[in-house]
Amino acid sequence: MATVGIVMGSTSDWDVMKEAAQICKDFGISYSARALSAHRTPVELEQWMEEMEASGCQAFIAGAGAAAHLAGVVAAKTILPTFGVPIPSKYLKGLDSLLAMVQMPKGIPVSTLAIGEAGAANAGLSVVAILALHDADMKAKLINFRATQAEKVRNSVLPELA
Ligand SMILES: Nc1c(C(=O)O)ncn1[C@@H]1O[C@H](COP(=O)(O)O)[C@@H](O)[C@H]1O
Repeated sequence: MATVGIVMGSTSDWDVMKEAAQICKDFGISYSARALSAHRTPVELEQWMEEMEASGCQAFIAGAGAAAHLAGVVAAKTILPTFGVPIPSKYLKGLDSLLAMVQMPKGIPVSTLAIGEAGAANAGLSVVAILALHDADMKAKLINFRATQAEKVRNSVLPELA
């Protein structure tokens, strides 16, 4: 059983999407990560989603590049919260991915994050925030994460001018 389903259109997306997996790992949230495509493997995508839902998955994170329909298709097949991560693409640098993902028709939301690694990490943190609503331990971990992050900024020092 995995709490979060992380899916990406290709193994080439893993370098970005591993940031979402890392957040899950850091917060002790079980996840299952797969490369499956709405375009190239539509049947397997559906099967995997059914297995995930049957085993208690609570949210999906979908990353895809270019004609990034994957997240929209995932959102269409589930009522679980679905987060989209636009992957930087070769020619249009991920603007294509972002627009394909964010411009969903009313009624089937993909909560779309920023292009690239920050978006993937923030997708993970969005799932953490949802789980923290009903899990005091998770809430404490998230508060601690924010405090540690703030402390790093407070202690950061800018370089002197030459
Ligand atoms: N956008 C999609 C989908 C989909 O939306 O179903 N499937 C693969 N892809 C994307 O194609 C890009 C290039 O893939 P390859 O590197 O495998 O050629 C990847 O960023 C992937 O997410």
